[in-house]
Amino acid sequence: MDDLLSGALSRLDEAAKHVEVDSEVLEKLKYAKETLSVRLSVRMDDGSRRSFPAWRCRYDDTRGPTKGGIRFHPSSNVEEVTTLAFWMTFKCAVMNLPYGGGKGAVKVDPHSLSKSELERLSRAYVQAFAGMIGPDRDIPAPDVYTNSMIMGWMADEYSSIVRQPSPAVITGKPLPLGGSLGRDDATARGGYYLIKHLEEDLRLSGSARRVVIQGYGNAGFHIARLLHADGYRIVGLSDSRGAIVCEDGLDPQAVQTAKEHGGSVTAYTGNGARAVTGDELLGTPCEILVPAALEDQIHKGNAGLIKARVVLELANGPVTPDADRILNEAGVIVLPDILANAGGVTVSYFEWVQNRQGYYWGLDEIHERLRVIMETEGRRVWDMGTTKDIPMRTAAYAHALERLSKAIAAHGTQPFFVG
Ligand SMILES: NC(=O)c1ccc[n+]([C@@H]2O[C@H](COP(=O)([O-])OP(=O)(O)OC[C@H]3O[C@@H](n4cnc5c(N)ncnc54)[C@H](O)[C@@H]3O)[C@@H](O)[C@H]2O)c1
Repeated sequence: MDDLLSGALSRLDEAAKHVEVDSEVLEKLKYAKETLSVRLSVRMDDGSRRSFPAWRCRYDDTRGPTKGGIRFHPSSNVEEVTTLAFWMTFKCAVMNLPYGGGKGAVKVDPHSLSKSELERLSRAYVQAFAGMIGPDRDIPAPDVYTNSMIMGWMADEYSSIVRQPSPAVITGKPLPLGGSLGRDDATARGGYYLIKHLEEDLRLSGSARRVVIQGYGNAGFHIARLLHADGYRIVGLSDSRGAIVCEDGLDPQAVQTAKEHGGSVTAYTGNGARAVTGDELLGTPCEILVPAALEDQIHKGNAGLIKARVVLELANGPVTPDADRILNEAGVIVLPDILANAGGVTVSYFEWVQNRQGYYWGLDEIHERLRVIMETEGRRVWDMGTTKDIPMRTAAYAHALERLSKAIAAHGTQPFFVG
């Protein structure tokens, strides 16, 4: 996992070559501001007690309160939490959200817990970190294996501790507890608005609009649905159990229904769809490839197979630095995670704003606000990438770094004090 953090920091160094940035700024961004490690002691249903390692990292708060999810996963560790918090710092800066970056985790297999054990664990997390989180300090959200129900318990626990309703402490809550409309498909919708806005630049017109999607969960299903409704042809899909291709195009809802009944996308056999391996899926000719599964899925062993013109990273960290180089050399345009999947954190930001103002927006208003932000920041990254002739990932980091740098400099760096 040290590799994960050094990989993330190498992207910072690369971006720094393309913008004017004080060395003090880079030094500051290389280290997390604050990380707390605890053990959560939780009573199990059988009366025994178990303890679970847990962390919360506030990586950088120069631009505002830190923001980032909490994951419950058996392989979570402090390096992973730190790296994810670093990514959140840059993602919020790319989107110009008034936030820094944070992240949290519990090392646990949540599927091994009963619902009431899960609730006690979630409440124990908030008890341990209540001094660190807060609506103006650090605002968690769901991540891998945490969901709106867990966010509801956490918001409730925090409100009991501070003795007043405090919905803005956490986003991704259920609607009746102050959640926002539009959060369900926000990540995919943000990616969709980005593609639509850049359609001409990416030469995605006419009949050349084939799409392959790796991972068919929340992000994968919704991007399939949105692109299909817009006339794109979904020619390949996969999940953890297998992959299917269909040159004539797949109907996302029909595949979803087959998956619900058969447990995998491979249960869908309509319209001439056939099962293929994961490598065959990646090698399927298409205009857009959407990684929407897990990190590190596209690596130096399979990046050379890709025949897409554009990669839309809805997953976090799906392309390793080695694979990035292979794709760049092949002329594949990678729209990077910190921009392409930032629709999720952007609608989380809308949830926080609505909680604080106590006035809630309709769905159309949320979609419109999301579209404007995706287009504005997508255009800035695109222009920087094309003007400086650098990969879009480097451009996105450079764009974020410029914003972070100005904010850090506004607090005073050495030139200010000696000049
Ligand atoms: N949901 C969000 O709002 C959001 C926001 C930002 C980033 N992301 C990122 O998007 C990715 C997917 O998130 P999600 O919420 O859709 O998760 P999810 O759990 O709903 O779906 C993940 C999907 O990936 C599939 N999968 C797992 N391993 C695979 C493999 N090796 N090959 C092919 N498919 C595989 C699973 O079967 C599942 O269909 C993650 O990287 C997540 O961090 C999600």
